[in-house]
Amino acid sequence: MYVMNQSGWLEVICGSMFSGKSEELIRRVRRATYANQKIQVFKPAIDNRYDDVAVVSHNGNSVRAIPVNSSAEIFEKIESNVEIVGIDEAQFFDEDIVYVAEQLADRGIRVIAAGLDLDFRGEPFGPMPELMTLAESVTKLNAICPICGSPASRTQRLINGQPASYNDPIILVGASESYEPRCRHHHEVPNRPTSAGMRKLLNVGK
Ligand SMILES: Nc1ncnc2c1ncn2[C@@H]1O[C@H](COP(=O)(O)OP(=O)(O)O)[C@@H](O)[C@H]1O
Ligand SMILES: Cc1cn([C@H]2C[C@H](O)[C@@H](COP(=O)(O)O)O2)c(=O)[nH]c1=O
Ligand SMILES: [Zn+2]
Repeated sequence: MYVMNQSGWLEVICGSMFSGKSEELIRRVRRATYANQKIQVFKPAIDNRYDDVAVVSHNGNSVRAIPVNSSAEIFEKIESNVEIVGIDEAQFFDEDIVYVAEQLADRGIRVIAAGLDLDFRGEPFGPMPELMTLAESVTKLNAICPICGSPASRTQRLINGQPASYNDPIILVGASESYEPRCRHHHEVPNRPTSAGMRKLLNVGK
């Protein structure tokens, strides 16, 4: 019989906004509470949309969370004998979140990090690519595109109902007043610069 004798690994839950990342994080954390496991959940303090001290999903489920201002603060606040560490909105953390997640997993903790894989431009968001690469398990979720009903892998930022420009700042905390999920075909990013690779493909000058 195969026996798991090593605990400690990294699970990443990623996808667009409204794809169910927070719901899935809450589900995994709740299941662990039934097993009487010791859990701590962290979130970046800047994400105070629904609650300062809870991870709250868009449909109202919640679990208590400790707000922190940096990855290092997670380290400082880890209690003894913790078995599971949840991290929501992982895209907002500084690059040290990768080291923190790895260290915790190496010490035998099950780390569950949820975050946006792509920003509103449709480009990799902060430390998420590295977390996804190092993780033992990656769950990629889709929402539903409200334009066509297809799986939505992207997040559309809307300013006064219009697609936000590529030149907008990356960070803008918000919910349905500023964002909706979209499939790749209905995701619009005005003023996106043409990449060198695309210029080569199209055989056009710089
Ligand atoms: N277009 C949509 N597609 C899917 N779910 C949506 C959509 N709009 C709103 N929702 C709601 O969002 C919930 C997921 O919320 P949440 O877990 O907070 O997502 P995330 O953390 O990925 O932003 C869904 O269960 C559903 O109730
Ligand atoms: C796409 C995008 C999102 N944000 C912000 C908006 C929300 O505050 C969070 C994502 O929350 P969710 O749990 O995934 O619904 O991120 C941002 O700052 N920049 C972006 O490009
Ligand atoms: Zn669509």
